Amino acid sequence: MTALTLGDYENLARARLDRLVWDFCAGGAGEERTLTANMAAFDDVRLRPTVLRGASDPDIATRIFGDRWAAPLAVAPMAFHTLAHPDGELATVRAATSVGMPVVVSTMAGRRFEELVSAAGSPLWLQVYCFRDRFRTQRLIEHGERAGMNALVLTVDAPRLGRRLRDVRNDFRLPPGIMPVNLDGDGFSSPAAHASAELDPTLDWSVIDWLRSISSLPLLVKGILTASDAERAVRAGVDGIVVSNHGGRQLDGVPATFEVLPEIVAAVAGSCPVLVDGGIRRGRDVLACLAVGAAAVLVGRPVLHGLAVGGQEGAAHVLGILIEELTDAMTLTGTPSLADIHPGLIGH
Ligand SMILES: Cc1cc2nc3c(=O)[nH]c(=O)nc-3n(C[C@H](O)[C@H](O)[C@H](O)COP(=O)(O)O)c2cc1C
Ligand SMILES: CCCCCCC(=O)C(=O)O
Repeated sequence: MTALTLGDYENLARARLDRLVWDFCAGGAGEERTLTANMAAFDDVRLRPTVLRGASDPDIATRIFGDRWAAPLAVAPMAFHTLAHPDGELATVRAATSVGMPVVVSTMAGRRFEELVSAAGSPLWLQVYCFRDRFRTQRLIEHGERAGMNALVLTVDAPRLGRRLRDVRNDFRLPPGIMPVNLDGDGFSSPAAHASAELDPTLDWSVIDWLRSISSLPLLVKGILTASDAERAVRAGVDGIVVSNHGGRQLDGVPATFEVLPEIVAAVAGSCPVLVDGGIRRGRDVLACLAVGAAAVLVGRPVLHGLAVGGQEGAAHVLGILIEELTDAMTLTGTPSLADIHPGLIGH
């Protein structure tokens, strides 16, 4: 079968990956209501095209923190791309570079920061998990900064890992050789045990000042779901916000990200870029997020599907499909540039 959509890639990847690895990547917390809701929110969107607008060749390039992105799209931080393909994040970074897209590299990446930065032609941001041991976190950030990462993305929705029932039932352990190679001295094979032993469950807003004291990189917070937290983040002086429910993997029952995106964009009122992730599987989903005010979107699991199916080439094809579908949706809604995207494109 020739894969034409991200859904095709998902089906192919499911057939290739070990079932326990598949469950770890695909699964969500609890009954997976939020996981399902993320995608359902986009299914309910109806676009309202305008005609005769001469939008045959839409300009989809954008700038974030002064860097040019070929499209308002980046790869979301995900642990252990090496679960999907032995080249792991190296293949992802090469794939993203081939289409001019940034990658947010997880604290739990399976390949070294240095090799990722040398392979990258687009920005790389470092996702940060804050550990109970602050010096460990500091070493991670200094390592990322030294290697050449361009921004920090602090994940704020994971004082502990969500209750992922598939992994509990499977007693999921990382296969031999899969490890967070940028962290010193780690002997864990269970992500859940690792998280409960090491993530700082007492984290509060003072962490922003602490991060500012150790790094001058732009700082985003990932995992915001309410207007009041978005306002709090702006007051704390962050450079960007990622509206995220961790792909439905943390607290089941929280809203779909697309549902809360408008209220967060309104609360932030242009103070900093608002990005969003969760359930984005088509170019028109990207368009919908931009229409309600997102500066860009992050794509998670589909990248792992591309890797599982065809390594670097598969991941590049997945990202290329999204770009092509976004361009197509813009042409067909009569939207010649990103600046022409507006909330009126969405109907109910
Ligand atoms: C296998 C997997 C690993 C993930 N690891 C991380 C991580 O290390 N740090 C993080 O902030 N988010 C992590 N996430 C959450 C993603 O960054 C993102 O929020 C989510 O996957 C977006 O939803 P989508 O997969 O529906 O696109 C992970 C998600 C998956 C599926
Ligand atoms: C401290 C170990 C956490 C690894 C889990 C990665 C992750 O965020 C996920 O959603 O899975």
